[in-house]
Amino acid sequence: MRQAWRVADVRSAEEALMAHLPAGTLMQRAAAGLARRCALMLDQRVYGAGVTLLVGPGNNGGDALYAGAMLARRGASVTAVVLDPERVHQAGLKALRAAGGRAAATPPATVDLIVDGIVGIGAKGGLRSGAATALHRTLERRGRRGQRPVVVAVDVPSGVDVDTGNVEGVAVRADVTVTFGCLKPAHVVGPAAPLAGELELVDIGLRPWLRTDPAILVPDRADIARALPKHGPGDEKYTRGVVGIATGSATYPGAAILSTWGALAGPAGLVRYAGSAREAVVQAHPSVIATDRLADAGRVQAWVVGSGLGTDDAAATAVRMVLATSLPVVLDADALNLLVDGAMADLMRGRSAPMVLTPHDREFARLAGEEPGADRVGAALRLAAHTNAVVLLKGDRTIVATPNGLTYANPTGTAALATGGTGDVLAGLLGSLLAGGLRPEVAAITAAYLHGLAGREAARHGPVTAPDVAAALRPVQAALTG
Ligand SMILES: NC(=O)C1=CN([C@@H]2O[C@H](COP(=O)(O)OP(=O)(O)OC[C@H]3O[C@@H](n4cnc5c(N)ncnc54)[C@H](O)[C@@H]3O)[C@@H](O)[C@H]2O)[C@@H](O)CC1
Ligand SMILES: [K+]
Repeated sequence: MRQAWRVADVRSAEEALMAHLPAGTLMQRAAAGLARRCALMLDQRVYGAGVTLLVGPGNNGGDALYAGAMLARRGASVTAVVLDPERVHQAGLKALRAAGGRAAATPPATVDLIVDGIVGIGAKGGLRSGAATALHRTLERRGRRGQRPVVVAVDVPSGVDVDTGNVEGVAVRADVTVTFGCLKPAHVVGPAAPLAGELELVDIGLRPWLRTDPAILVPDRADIARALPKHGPGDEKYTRGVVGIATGSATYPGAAILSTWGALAGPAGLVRYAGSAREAVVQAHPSVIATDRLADAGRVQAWVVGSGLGTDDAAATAVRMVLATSLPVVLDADALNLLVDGAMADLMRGRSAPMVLTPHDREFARLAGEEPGADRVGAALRLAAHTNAVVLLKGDRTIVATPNGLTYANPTGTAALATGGTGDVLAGLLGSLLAGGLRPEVAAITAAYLHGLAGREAARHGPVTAPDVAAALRPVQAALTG
């Protein structure tokens, strides 16, 4: 599991570590890691390469200057565009000059590599106008072979809000971000996350000094493979868990078919369907046991309720019945809209069995009374605490927040999933994982991860539809656990 810490925690850890080291050691470690990655981005053809450093007023600029000095010593032509000459890291600038680099007001004609040392964890707000102008001007330059310059961000892409991953105004879009000591929230959540490009974490010895809990957990393939239930020869359909699906309607049978499809792709041994799309579901998925009424559904270990259900009295009854059980429940789409009703909220608060809400931004706003806003993690945590449910807030980097303050971010998101019906597939899969016995937050992040992988897999073959995503769920799990 990768972990991200907030700026205040990074600062405390850095202070504690620095007290044990000669001055400047950390910056040297950071710069060495940064220079190594820059050389890699130049295919090790450092000699004669045009490197432009965008240098802000703080230590982030210092990192860039020292790394620039290391590259200059290897024969690169290094130019520092210093944005605030009065506050520039003087020792760093001296080191760059001593190594043969130079400072200039504007970028040179040839730029193979841009090092973004404008701001790091000391940043406030989007890039200021001088920095934005220098950035745009440098981005217009071309490299030795006429190619677009590669952009390496120091610590974080400048212009992002480091603690929330929000982006207001101009920010750097990096090919690679070389970060130090630990990941920060902007690397893994919000619109900032994709701006970081590929992440490289340089060990500067900080980890043992990070004494607080990380703000965000990010699973990798191994975590997800471990979380998935393993089936053995002793298993049969009931021991693997039975998931109940109460979604869709005669008017919207598609939602029922898709959520059932998602459920069939999960670990549960049996899928039951209850609702007015019964005939369509059985036709699409003959292995599903279907009834018209929820009361006749039979035993299940988890329920999925919501999508395509509508918001009429019958839908409200279905949500109430499911909430009245002592089983884990996924509440999706229409069910979320029904929850806005105060009586439903009381029902939820009274439950001890797990619940997972799966809102997108508009559903979130209706439920919480406000948009997720700039701090998506904070907003998801507040809604989770308020509803006593795990909240899976959909987005490019889907967030899973628990009532007791844990946050996960999904790294596999893809724009390919932004198409009708994929949410239904996700809800079904999530229900299947709950029925399979996973803790709700683990089920939620696992579902988001697999769903993202399936979206990416489906996108390899052209434009993606929800059935493509559902169909890709099994192969991506096989590849993961195989
Ligand atoms: N503290 C440490 O021990 C280490 C820090 N390192 C580097 O130091 C960085 C933090 O350095 P600083 O604390 O000096 O802070 P920064 O270098 O991030 O920012 C410094 C200054 O930039 C200005 N600024 C803020 N927002 C701006 C904006 N939007 N546009 C333009 N200017 C803005 C402010 O005047 C601020 O004080 C880290 O990100 C990392 O790169 C590394 O050298 C590793 C060790
Ligand atoms: K930066």
